[in-house]
Amino acid sequence: MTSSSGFKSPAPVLAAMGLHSFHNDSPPFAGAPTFEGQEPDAFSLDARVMQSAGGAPGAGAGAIAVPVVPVRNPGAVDISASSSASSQPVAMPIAQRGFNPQPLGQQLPVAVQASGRLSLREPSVPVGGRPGNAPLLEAGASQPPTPVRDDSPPLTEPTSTEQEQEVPVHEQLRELDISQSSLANRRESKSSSKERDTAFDALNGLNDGEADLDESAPPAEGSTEAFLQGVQGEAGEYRFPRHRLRTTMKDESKIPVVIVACGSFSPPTYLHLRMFEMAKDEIVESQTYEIMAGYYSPVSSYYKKSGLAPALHRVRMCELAVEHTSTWLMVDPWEAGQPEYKRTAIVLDHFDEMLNANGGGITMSDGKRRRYKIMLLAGGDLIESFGEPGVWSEPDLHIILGRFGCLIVERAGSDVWAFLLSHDILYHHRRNVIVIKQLIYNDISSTKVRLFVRRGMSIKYLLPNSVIQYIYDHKLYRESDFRAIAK
Ligand SMILES: Nc1ncnc2c1ncn2[C@@H]1O[C@H](COP(=O)(O)OP(=O)(O)OP(=O)(O)O)[C@@H](O)[C@H]1O
Ligand SMILES: O=C(O)c1ccc[n+]([C@@H]2O[C@H](COP(=O)([O-])O)[C@@H](O)[C@H]2O)c1
Repeated sequence: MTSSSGFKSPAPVLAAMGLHSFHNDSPPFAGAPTFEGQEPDAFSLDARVMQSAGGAPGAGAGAIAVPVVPVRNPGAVDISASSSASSQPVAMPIAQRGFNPQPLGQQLPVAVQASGRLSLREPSVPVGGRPGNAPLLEAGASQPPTPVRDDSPPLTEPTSTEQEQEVPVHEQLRELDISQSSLANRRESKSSSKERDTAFDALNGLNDGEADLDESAPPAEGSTEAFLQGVQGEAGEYRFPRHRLRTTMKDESKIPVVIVACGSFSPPTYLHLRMFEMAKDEIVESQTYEIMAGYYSPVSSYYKKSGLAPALHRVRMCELAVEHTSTWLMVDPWEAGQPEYKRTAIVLDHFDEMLNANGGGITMSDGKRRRYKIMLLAGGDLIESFGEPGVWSEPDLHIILGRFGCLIVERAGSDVWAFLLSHDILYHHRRNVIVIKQLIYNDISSTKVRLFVRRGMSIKYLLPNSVIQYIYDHKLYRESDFRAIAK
């Protein structure tokens, strides 16, 4: 089957497997309670708004709203148990997320699609989940400055009534349109037309069975290394990677989407690469969105998670992972290069600025401009941490899920569907959330890869050879995670 975009849809295969029946014709999930109480009037990246909205739990009077650098446990193999002995800030264990799927009775798993509909699904794997998380109190963590943009949409949320209504695609497209007047202000922007005018089509051949090798893809310009090393002058200037970003659409009736994965990627594995491919299949299948690019945004070294290699190495490993394996994935070093931890809402706002404000969005065939929709790609475990007290701020969750959007890759051992029903904010924004079923479970764990390296075991076929080589060349992960973070 070939879609109007020219892509061959995987639908027949999936249908033959008895999956994806939920896409088009399942009944809307209506009438359920939506967000109740505590919903701030406006959602902002500004710490002061968060404070007025309640701030992060545990923030004392006069404290900045989100003083916690949230770090979750690294996974099943906990090799950071002795971190309380570290000279670093002490990891304060927080209660395991209180959600227990059992009370949901029959546990009717629900699929959330771009159409905004939920439908019953075959039961997913039993809930196990990862151990509770342990945010580290970062004494000196300062609040990132509020990004100032002249053209960004106001950081306000639609009313609950608006949220409940299904937003037709054409309405969403209108929201994405960038006004001509604001564009005029941008003509002098840094982004040159040369940057946006590339003959290379990153997604050509996607979903038609062709290998997605990047032999023909343009290499990244400039050196992220110099930026991350803080080299002064032009050499060390930050450049947003655009070399694989599509700037025109194949099917303008769709919503152009850029996928952003935030995480540690210490190291990046085939699981992290597969996440994007799973998301791509789901998006192509939905017929609502068109993928314009995918980005890794490795977290900075200020995210005090055990096992975190220095940011420079993690960025380079992500670059190596995509360099010869993908035509549409890139690595943005901005977050990794920041002098302090940046919350995910701030990181997504940075992408919005690069793509839609400075970048000017996408040029349509009639000459108008349209915004890229930015969606966060995350695993089920990360999403379930939304429910862990003190890890995410509520206003941030409204920004991430409401203003942007989320693609959630189901994870073996976690029940995303049930969590979505249980979490008020997630449920409130469910129309902006796409849950992706893993048709082939992949649970490659970075924590275990690090452990294998330390134990001298093979990590081949768990991550690209280029990344393996890099790990050995730079003698990464030879020490226990605890000792590495203590340095
Ligand atoms: N098995 C998995 N299934 C689905 N998503 C996953 C899986 N493992 C990791 N992810 C997702 O990959 C993204 C990046 O993960 P990150 O590198 O921060 O942690 P991790 O892969 O769990 O590594 P670590 O073992 O170091 O904690 C997150 O969104 C996370 O939820
Ligand atoms: O923005 C937040 O408040 C926030 C809270 C918890 C985690 N995150 C992000 O989630 C990503 C993965 O976290 P982790 O602990 O699963 O490696 C990483 O990019 C963090 O910056 C972000």
